[in-house]
Amino acid sequence: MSDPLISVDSLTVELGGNPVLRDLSFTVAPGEIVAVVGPNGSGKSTLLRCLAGLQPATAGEVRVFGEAPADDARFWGRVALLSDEPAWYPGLTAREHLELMGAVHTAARMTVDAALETFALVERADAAPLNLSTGQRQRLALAAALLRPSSLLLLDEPERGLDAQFRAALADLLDEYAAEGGTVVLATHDQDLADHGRRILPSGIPA
Ligand SMILES: Nc1ncnc2c1ncn2[C@@H]1O[C@H](COP(=O)(O)OP(=O)(O)OP(=O)(O)O)[C@@H](O)[C@H]1O
Repeated sequence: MSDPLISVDSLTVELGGNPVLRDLSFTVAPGEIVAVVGPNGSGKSTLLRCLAGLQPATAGEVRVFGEAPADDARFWGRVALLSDEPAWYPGLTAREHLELMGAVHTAARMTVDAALETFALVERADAAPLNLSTGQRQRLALAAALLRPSSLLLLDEPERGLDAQFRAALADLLDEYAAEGGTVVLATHDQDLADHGRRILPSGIPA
């Protein structure tokens, strides 16, 4: 069996003096889709932030690609994160945001035109993100995350604002990403999306 891509060992995180994650242990194999599920406030976003190296552990250890996640170019060269709404660049259109992503990252996973098509943004490509609908903006954020090359995708509630049709399309996109060897960890309240992965609770136990 291959080494785990993610390994979390006895992770405890306290925020404001309260334990949010307690003694959490689990591993994720390369090519797996893992859905972190659970009620509001159960610690899903906190866990994703730990995997992204954005939230330090109070105790225990997180390893991604065999190392502690580091906020550096090497780590972010392999990891794509979608969490809160990104900061959009004033004056740039939806298409230009994707072009920027394509220009920064060599070996993009898809062309800008393909991304606009896949994320149903062709007709709004020349609009500024803030003039898009909530769901269209979420599709743009997803397009940017999936256009850049990565081998680990961390998605916090990617379903936010998406209609039922696009939620189903997103599930297929995640399956394709995993079929290419990519690994996905998503926090979600969407039952169908969660069904596309192995479900765990923020306590680490299967859901
Ligand atoms: N900076 C903070 N200081 C103190 N407590 C915090 C902080 N950030 C989050 N919390 C608390 O930590 C707990 C876990 O929050 P988290 O955002 O990880 O939950 P979640 O499962 O992602 O919730 P949701 O489904 O609502 O997105 C919550 O009780 C929240 O109020």
